[in-house]
Amino acid sequence: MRKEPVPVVHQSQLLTAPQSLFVENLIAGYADKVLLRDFSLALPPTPSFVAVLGHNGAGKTTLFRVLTGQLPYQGSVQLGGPEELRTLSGPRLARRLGYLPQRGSLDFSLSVRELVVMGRYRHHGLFSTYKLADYARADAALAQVGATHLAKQDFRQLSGGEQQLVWLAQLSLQDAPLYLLDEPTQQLDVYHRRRIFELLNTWVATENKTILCSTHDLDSLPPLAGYLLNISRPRPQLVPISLESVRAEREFLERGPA
Ligand SMILES: Nc1ncnc2c1ncn2[C@@H]1O[C@H](COP(=O)(O)OP(=O)(O)OP(=O)(O)O)[C@@H](O)[C@H]1O
Repeated sequence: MRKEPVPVVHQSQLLTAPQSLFVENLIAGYADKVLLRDFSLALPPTPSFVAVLGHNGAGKTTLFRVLTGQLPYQGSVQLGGPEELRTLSGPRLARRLGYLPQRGSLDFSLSVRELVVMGRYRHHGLFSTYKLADYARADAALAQVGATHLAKQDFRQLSGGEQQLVWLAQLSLQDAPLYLLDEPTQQLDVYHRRRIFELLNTWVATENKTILCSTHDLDSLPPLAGYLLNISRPRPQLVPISLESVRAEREFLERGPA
């Protein structure tokens, strides 16, 4: 059984680690509901995959909304550098972080290929003219997620699962060191779920990404390298992924919310 050491991270390592995330005593939530209380997390400065687990409503999306600068917070968050997250915005934040929200939609007609190439917007602006090299990357990204055959179709006419693959392809073009994905396999069949988790592991191993991925799909996790982070636990901690640790978190979640 593969075992990874639980990471020991020193805050000083953040100065040189674009994939790092350091959260200390975070308090966040909504007017009538504090969801994250005294939440702390230190990601290793090396590229890593982290599966974020928790009951419905535990606060996984809320955590991602904090980390993407959409929700105010108390405490300290440093992401890919020593500056406090609340001082970063716009392009400075986008350079450090790519985000795939749970549900993406599109209000206008656009081909899949055009939508994917927009992942390069940080380099060109959203509706600028993209270059051949950008389209080559879009085609490669579609091939990576197994969606080449969808390239010319109108995005809005795809199934939910097909749309999910396309958003993943677009995300991969953003070139950020840290990606947050909110239940990316939610609508996928068993084949595509496994394939996407393998792809995320590949992004970590070969493209030096750190990936935080919220999921309820515990069955897909054991073959992966990385960590579990169960935010339903009173003190969420990184636990190396293994058959045993996935089983333990499943048993904990099966007992229901506290
Ligand atoms: N804008 C908001 N105002 C008030 N409450 C909110 C708001 N957005 C979310 N909530 C509540 O916060 C709680 C946590 O929501 P969140 O989406 O973070 O949960 P989650 O862990 O991602 O759940 P799931 O597994 O169901 O996706 C939920 O009870 C939700 O109703």
